Amino acid sequence: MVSPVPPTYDSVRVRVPAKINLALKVGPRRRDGFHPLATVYHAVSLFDEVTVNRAPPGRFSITVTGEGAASVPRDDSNLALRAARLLATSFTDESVAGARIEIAKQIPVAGGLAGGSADGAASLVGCSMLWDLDLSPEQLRRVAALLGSDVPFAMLGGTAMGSGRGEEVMPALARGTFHWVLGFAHQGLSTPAVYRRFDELNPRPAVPRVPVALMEALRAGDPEALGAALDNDLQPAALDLQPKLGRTLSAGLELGAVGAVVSGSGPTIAFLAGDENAAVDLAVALSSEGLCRSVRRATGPVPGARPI
Ligand SMILES: C[C@@](CO)(OP(=O)(O)O)[C@H](O)COP(=O)(O)OP(=O)(O)OC[C@H]1O[C@@H](n2ccc(N)nc2=O)[C@H](O)[C@@H]1O
Ligand SMILES: Nc1ncnc2c1ncn2[C@@H]1O[C@H](COP(=O)(O)OP(=O)(O)O)[C@@H](O)[C@H]1O
Repeated sequence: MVSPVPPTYDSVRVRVPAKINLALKVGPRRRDGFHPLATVYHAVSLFDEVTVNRAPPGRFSITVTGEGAASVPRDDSNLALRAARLLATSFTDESVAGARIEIAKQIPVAGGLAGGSADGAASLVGCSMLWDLDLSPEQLRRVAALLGSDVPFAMLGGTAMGSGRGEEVMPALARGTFHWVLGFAHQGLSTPAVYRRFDELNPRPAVPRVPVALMEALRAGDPEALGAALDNDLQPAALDLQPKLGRTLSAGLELGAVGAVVSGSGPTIAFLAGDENAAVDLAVALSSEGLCRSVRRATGPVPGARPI
């Protein structure tokens, strides 16, 4: 029998989704500065695309186009570049690895949608194929966790529970497809600043636990029950830093959303609609209110970082 020859690629394109947090329960700040979380991640159909191309050994470069491209760093703090370098130093003879990385963004920057983490995850998937690395999912997950708390989920996708500082992920049972309307704000919010405000507002937070009602709503595929169970401990902190978000939340609920929540550290707001038609109506009505920079429909869950 002839053993299969692994394909070699000159270039790999990876599509990776944004996430929202259906629940985000936050505990007391740990000694290392992070907060213990009990979260439910949900990947939605708003995607960045990351293409990694062969480059001479030791040479790494990055270009960024699309939504918010001007505010994405091009230096070593870019998560896609950090991911490629980390993978190269961890798993290759550095004399072979190099990458020219192109990011096409649709996920708004600093929106609480984990766009940077998504690009990091996509770069890990793309570079491991480009360099023919034969890594197990667990090896990749460990590198992902080093890059950021949200990166392992961006690799996994779907709907998943997150614990630890968010880096421990486990797929959750969820039925059907949910229809979301995302309201993007005019200005971003800094994740560390929102966690700091959370600490000020909550001197003694409880041990975080995912709400049982939310897991039941997911298992039943019931949008009304899910809408009622959406729960984000960072929401008061985000609203405190951007008070206008409160008006947007109320407007979406008055316009017929079955639930609304600030996504992660914000400022994007995720509105849940009862079905696809309701999502179309809600998106149109919310746009005409003029409270958001822009409004987009998305469905979830969708898969994590995948080559296309
Ligand atoms: C809030 C969440 C919810 O999913 O997402 P975003 O809204 O940023 O997308 C995450 O916890 C963000 O995860 P991520 O953006 O990957 O954070 P990291 O790079 O690991 O950490 C950035 C900073 O956020 C704070 N941080 C992050 C995670 C955590 N469990 N506790 C924290 O206090 C720390 O100040 C840390 O220095
Ligand atoms: N590839 C990237 N795309 C977007 N932002 C990035 C990227 N790499 C690093 N960053 C940095 O991460 C910060 C947070 O961006 P992002 O991940 O989009 O938001 P959030 O943490 O709110 O989900 C940005 O302000 C930017 O400085």
